[in-house]
Amino acid sequence: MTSRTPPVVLSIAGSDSGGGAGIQADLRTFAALCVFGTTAVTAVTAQNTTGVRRVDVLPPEAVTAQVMAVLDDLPVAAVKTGMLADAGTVDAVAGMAAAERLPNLVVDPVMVASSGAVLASDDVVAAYRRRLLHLATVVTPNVAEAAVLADVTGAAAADQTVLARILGERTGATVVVTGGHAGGPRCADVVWHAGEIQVLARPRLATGNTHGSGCTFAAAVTAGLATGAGVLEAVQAAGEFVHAALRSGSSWRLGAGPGPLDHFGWSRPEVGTGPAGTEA
Ligand SMILES: Nc1ncnc2c1ncn2[C@@H]1O[C@H](COP(=O)(O)OP(=O)(O)OP(=O)(O)O)[C@@H](O)[C@H]1O
Ligand SMILES: Cc1ncc(COP(=O)(O)O)c(N)n1
Repeated sequence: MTSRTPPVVLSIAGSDSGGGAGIQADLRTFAALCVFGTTAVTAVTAQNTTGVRRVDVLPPEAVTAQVMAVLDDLPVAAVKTGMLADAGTVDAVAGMAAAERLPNLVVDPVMVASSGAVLASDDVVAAYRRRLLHLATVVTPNVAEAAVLADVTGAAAADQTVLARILGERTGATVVVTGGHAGGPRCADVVWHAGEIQVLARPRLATGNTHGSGCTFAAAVTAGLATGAGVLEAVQAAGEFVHAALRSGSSWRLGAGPGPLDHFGWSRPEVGTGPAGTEA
């Protein structure tokens, strides 16, 4: 009998007690895409779909210890960062990346939750700019995060192409400025890759259940890189995955606020064999 060992990925991110975003969304995405997820928790949030009630940040040494425990034992093929809640944590991650311990690094610079809660302070932004972004393979800010990182205001702050170009030229990383929060009938993710801009546009889905869409997108890019996809191929496939999970979760009801995505297609009637639940 032959056995198949899955690629291993590592998420360095915060815990969302409500299960929709952060480490929990990452692990669900990894499982759905058949890669083995490991974790280093940076912060514990008391959070649900309506908001963030409390954040307890772990010391950078605790984050480093978790990462090293994983790296010393498991063949990690790609790494994702999510919520890095203080500058010391960004520095610690950047140090490991500079030492070439974090292959295929995807940086999702989480700064504000979709509920509006601020998840990163000014010194974290400065640390991302100075220490981390140029060490990433892919950076996946939404429009607001990209404007903060690029330090632009006015019309440019809403222009995904301008933002992607600024960040791409400054960092050399592939930059995907995601467009979930922009208006219009199409939802465009703008990609800067090796000096070229590409626009990946899909129909905008009418769904309130978007909690964790950014985490899911970045985790799916990470899974793609771990399975050997090229950067643009991984970005394209991640866009398709998050679109399907958003579409599938558009009608289920989990929580009073923006609900999570349906990573496994559980809510689609044609899946048939999904877990028991209540009719929406
Ligand atoms: N209503 C929607 N319809 C189609 N695609 C969407 C929609 N909302 C988000 N997306 C897609 O989800 C992915 C994440 O984008 P988004 O800009 O929402 O990230 P984010 O703001 O970091 O996420 P979050 O809201 O979880 O913080 C992108 O690929 C984006 O195109
Ligand atoms: C621990 C943690 N990490 C990331 C997010 C961002 O995700 P979203 O904007 O979808 O809430 C979050 N809310 N919580």
